[in-house]
Amino acid sequence: SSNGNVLTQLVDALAAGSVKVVDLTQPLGPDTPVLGLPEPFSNSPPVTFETISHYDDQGPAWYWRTIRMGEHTGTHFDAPVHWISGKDRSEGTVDTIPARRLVGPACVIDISREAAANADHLLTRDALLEWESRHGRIPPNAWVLLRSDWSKRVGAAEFLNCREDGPHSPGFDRGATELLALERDVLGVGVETVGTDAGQAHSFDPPFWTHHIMQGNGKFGLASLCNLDQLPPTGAVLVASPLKLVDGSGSPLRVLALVPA
Ligand SMILES: O=C(O)C(=O)c1ccccc1S
Ligand SMILES: [Mn+2]
Repeated sequence: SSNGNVLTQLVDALAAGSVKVVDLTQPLGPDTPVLGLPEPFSNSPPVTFETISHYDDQGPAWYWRTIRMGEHTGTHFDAPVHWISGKDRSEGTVDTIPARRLVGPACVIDISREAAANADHLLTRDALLEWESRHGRIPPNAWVLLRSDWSKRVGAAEFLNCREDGPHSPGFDRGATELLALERDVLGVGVETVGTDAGQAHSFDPPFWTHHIMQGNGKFGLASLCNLDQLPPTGAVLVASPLKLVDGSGSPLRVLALVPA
């Protein structure tokens, strides 16, 4: 092309501000809400930091810390092996996923009005087909991001939204999950809530059907995203690259979206 290759055009567009970088990542620290599974199941610990040195006797000119958290904490990536249905998938751990799969286009489905009216709202197959009638068919290897505005909830209690029968937060119904995994061959699904399944998914059949079907078909998940309201329905490109944890089921990560201004 006239001005170099597509990458030099991207660099020029970033410099000119005609392509923006939108950060889809929540701050990661002791205040990060953590999923609470009921007894007898184990849970992730809260995020803790331990100072190794801070320009002091332990290290006069440097500051560094030890971090402790679960692989599925805050804005994080679900690899196929995270769920038993994906346990034998090749390239199923975060350290074996091909780098090519860590960059991909994003489709954004807005259920923020529905989720505001009903915390247990589930995106249906029909709602997905209606979205496609307006924005075109979801392409293979796309991230499908569910905008619920749940990231705007402040504090763990409001974010996890637990009642006596467990958490109440939106997600995908089974038909939508099957359409995305089996008929659209998506890269994965991303959500603003603590996990890719709806809060009441423990009572679904199969339980946690979005994890079961997505990871079982070698797809990925992104949880606790934010700023999805800054993305267009189509046209953004996501960079979502988990830590290369050996045998990892997932990892906290920085999720960036390249967005046409
Ligand atoms: O992937 C997760 O972090 C997650 O949401 C999850 C983890 C373990 C069990 C149930 C769920 S629902
Ligand atoms: Mn997870």
